[in-house]
Amino acid sequence: MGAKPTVLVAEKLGEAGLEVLKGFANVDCSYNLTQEELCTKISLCDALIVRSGTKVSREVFESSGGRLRVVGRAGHGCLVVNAPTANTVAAAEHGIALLTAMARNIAQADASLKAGKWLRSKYVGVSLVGKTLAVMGFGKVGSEVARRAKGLGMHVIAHDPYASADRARAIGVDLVSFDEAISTAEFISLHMPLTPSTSKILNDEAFAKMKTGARIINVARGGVIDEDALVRALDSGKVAQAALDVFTEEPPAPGNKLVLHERVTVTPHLGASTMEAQVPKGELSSTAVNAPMVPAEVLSELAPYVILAEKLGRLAVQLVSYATARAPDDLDTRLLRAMITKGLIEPISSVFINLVNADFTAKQRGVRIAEERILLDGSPENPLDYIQVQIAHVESKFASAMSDSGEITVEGRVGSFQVDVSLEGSIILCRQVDQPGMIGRVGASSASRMIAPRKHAVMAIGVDEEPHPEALKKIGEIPAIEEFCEKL
Ligand SMILES: NC(=O)c1ccc[n+]([C@@H]2O[C@H](COP(=O)([O-])OP(=O)(O)OC[C@H]3O[C@@H](n4cnc5c(N)ncnc54)[C@H](O)[C@@H]3O)[C@@H](O)[C@H]2O)c1
Ligand SMILES: O=C(O)[C@H](O)COP(=O)(O)O
Repeated sequence: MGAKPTVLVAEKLGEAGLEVLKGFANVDCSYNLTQEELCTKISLCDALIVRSGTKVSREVFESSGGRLRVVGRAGHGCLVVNAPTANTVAAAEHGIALLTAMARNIAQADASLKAGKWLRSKYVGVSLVGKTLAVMGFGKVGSEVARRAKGLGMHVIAHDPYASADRARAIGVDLVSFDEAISTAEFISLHMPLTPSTSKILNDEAFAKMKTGARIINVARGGVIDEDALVRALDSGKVAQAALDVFTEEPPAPGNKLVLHERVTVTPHLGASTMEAQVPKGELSSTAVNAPMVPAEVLSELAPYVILAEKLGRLAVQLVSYATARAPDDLDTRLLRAMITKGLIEPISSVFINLVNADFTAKQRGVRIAEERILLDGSPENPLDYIQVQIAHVESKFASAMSDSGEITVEGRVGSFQVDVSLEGSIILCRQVDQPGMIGRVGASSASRMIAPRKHAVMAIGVDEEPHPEALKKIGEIPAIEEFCEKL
């Protein structure tokens, strides 16, 4: 990079973070750029730092003309500063602040007193002690909220299909089903990522299952709530109050009914906004910048296996076997292990996995990946013949794929290979009654074009883009489809 690199800081960072950058780079702090302005500026920058408000689209990368080397996402694992937990406590504390403020009408009472009123009986609150809090999403933020709520004397339950019961038990929290969580809690706090399966997870149907007078807290992502349904639930009295830090559209449009609602407490996405969460911390950067990097020649040799490793990881892994004719010291598998972790964790989490933070994140989530080599005879010219991953004791989205002992084994090769399904693009797996016309019916339900359909009792369809949730719902509704798995 010649002399000093130029770093574009596109969203507000703490002063201490900026000082660190200024020590070695020309720092351009330009906030609130339009996509067009960002695309123009980016061609003059070596690095870009963003927070949640900036989308670094394909267009931005293309406009960089090859100069951009690093994109740093403050608050997540990234190559500049690896701070995967830096805003966890800040977000958890904000969740608790919203919970307590909502229960005691702090924001409303404050506004009314400032307007010259003294309304002691209007703002009678509700107590927290002994009440049940359902933590929806028991990840980094959710578990910290649970810990703090227990300190307030609340009974805490959690719903998270991917969390370990042991980790929950250690905090004194019971993991329960979605329905049990939302139907038994007086307070429901959302802490899951926004994914196709969590989008609008609190909808009319979910609100109907809640106790009358339930209270909702959201410091996760606005899109996990169907906001129109929440307005209806508030107006009907089903939901007594809500406290929201995040919105489907940010900033919300003027006149947004939730923002203006008397029984809703709102903050403008302040979850991560504490002084402490913005300050770079020495102990965390050691997990990042000092992490061993994979040399360029290893990267290029393993490139074809990288996508395969990620796809295989999406099935969750306990044992990875690399079948190779190479000697152990001639095959560096760290990149592949990182991609398997990425495939495993990213679809269910808000964490962005890369080579730097993969092992750290896997360990943090209690995922242990054992590796072994299957030594093959033959030419060591190709680094790998195949990769096999094996998982045990899990609930599979696609139970037909499991052996009697509850294990799933998947194997993949790169190049001209014999596999039942090519792990490229998105794949829909369906177990069906074997009858004519099924591929057509499933195809008609999918908005994407099909590539290389196969017809078996188990059908795998490669589609050229991630299937739309509506399309998947329609597939699930076809009577002959007994079971299907949305994606690999
Ligand atoms: N308001 C803010 O400023 C702020 C700050 C930090 C994080 N966040 C948001 O908070 C959320 C949680 O962040 P985190 O760092 O704890 O992420 P995390 O990845 O550590 O935890 C998310 C958890 O949600 C679980 N999950 C996935 N799908 C689920 C489902 N369908 N039902 C229930 N649980 C499900 C995952 O298994 C995981 O344990 C994310 O949406 C993140 O973007 C907001
Ligand atoms: O995604 C996140 O880390 C949080 O929502 C915080 O976003 P911010 O860094 O834009 O405040």
